[in-house]
Amino acid sequence: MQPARIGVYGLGTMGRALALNLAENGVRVAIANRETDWVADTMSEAGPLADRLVPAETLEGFVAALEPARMVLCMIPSGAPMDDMIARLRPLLDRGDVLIDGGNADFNDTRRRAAELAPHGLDYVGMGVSGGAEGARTGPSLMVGGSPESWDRLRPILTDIAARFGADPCVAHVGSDGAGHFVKTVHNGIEYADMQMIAEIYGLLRDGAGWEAGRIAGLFGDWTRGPLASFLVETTAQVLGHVDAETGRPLVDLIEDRAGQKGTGRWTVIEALRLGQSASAIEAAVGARAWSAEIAARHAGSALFNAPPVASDAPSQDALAQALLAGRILSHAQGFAVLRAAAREYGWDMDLSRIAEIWRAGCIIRSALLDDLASALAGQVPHGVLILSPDIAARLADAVPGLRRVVGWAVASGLPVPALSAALAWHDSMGQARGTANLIQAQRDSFGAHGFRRIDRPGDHHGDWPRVDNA
Ligand SMILES: NC(=O)c1ccc[n+]([C@@H]2O[C@H](COP(=O)([O-])OP(=O)(O)OC[C@H]3O[C@@H](n4cnc5c(N)ncnc54)[C@H](OP(=O)(O)O)[C@@H]3O)[C@@H](O)[C@H]2O)c1
Ligand SMILES: O=C(O)[C@H](O)[C@@H](O)[C@H](O)[C@H](O)COP(=O)(O)O
Repeated sequence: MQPARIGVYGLGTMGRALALNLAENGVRVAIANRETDWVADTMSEAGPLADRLVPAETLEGFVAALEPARMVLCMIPSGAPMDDMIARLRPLLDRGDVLIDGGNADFNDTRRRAAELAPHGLDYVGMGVSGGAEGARTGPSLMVGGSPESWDRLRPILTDIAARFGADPCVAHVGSDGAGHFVKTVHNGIEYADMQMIAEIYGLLRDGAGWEAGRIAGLFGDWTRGPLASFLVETTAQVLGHVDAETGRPLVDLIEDRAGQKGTGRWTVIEALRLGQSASAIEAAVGARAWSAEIAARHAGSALFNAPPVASDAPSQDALAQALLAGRILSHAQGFAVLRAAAREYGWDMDLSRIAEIWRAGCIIRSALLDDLASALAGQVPHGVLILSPDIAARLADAVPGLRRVVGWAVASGLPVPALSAALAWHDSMGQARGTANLIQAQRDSFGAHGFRRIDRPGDHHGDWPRVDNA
């Protein structure tokens, strides 16, 4: 039998879709799965594409079906399952083979695995894949890590299957070892923030303005054209407009308000803090999902905490749109700041503008904004802070008054907007030439003799602070 150019192991939602996408693009693909029934299922779902699939019942058969040097793509859960998979695959692979993990993995694991496999001559590639099942089948956004040599081998195939923004394929080598998974993690962090801010605007309309889901769907539908155009706004309009066939009520009204999370948003925040960054809008979104899980406590709180009456001067639809746009710009900028810091820390040759470009199509956070961010990142970014780029600063100057208006009204009305307000606080902090950290330094020096710098003379200093009497 003719050998396969690449093997896909793991025929769940993503693996199956990617295997079929590869086959559709003329690539011969070996397929295998832990539960072997799924191999036959995939063959029958493939229809005419089945001619390009090489089904395997065993791992040995799967590896033997591949042309050397082999390329194996695993689409399985991250963590221990991937470590087990590597342990089983390693003895079957030869020097020069490339093993790709397309799952949402912790980049620290990817770096460790790449280092462990390198002495065996195996190239380990962490690849971020975004776009869900449909993206994987018709064109995902692909964020590829690993060595430049493995990228040379993977590039033609990945270019064929990736989403396209115009003629530009949404795939790039974003840096060595764990860079691909790091970029995917930050993509997901931004995804969390965007979803949370959308949910906050929904909450203001539902609880502040008393709008029904269908009416809110209409507004989000209007926003799918123009500066807020994006997959997530489109998805929001669709889900808000969906009616439950059994009850005739908007399905969204029947869904428990407890958000799931698999960890990528949390990883973004953890890595940001490790790098001395604060992705505060993303942190707020992760925190809001955690609070959403505390349903019993929130019920108790609702009986205890007296919410103020909703303030009368509700913001206009235009202000709400500006607020969402400003929040989106600020949370993306925080994500790019994390990427910039990580590239510096880990020595990755990371082209931030190219990353914005490959997020313009195929992935979950694709939006009209990303094209503008790509252009801004391609130019001079003052102090490495994206919101200081002239075009982005000008857009914020237009949109922030709306954000301020919306956050102010929400606060006065007792309606929570944790991500929008975190984004605004970051914006306002970055706009303060003289902040308040002088007082923090004074406090630190007074109780711990930590020292401070003065603005009127050089060197390290201590204050002659009065003692606090605790008696
Ligand atoms: N779903 C998305 O939108 C999406 C998007 C981007 C990335 N991802 C990532 O892609 C990966 C796969 O996700 P999915 O949505 O395709 O998941 P899925 O539909 O649940 O499929 C999981 C696959 O992994 C296999 N598997 C599970 N545990 C295994 C183990 N211990 N050893 C070997 N194989 C095992 C399953 O095989 P069995 O049939 O034998 O259980 C199945 O083929 C995950 O890392 C996920 O984070 C998902
Ligand atoms: O880029 C994507 O295709 C998505 O981000 C995808 O990776 C998935 O939908 C997330 O894993 C959801 O993450 P949570 O389950 O943590 O919300």
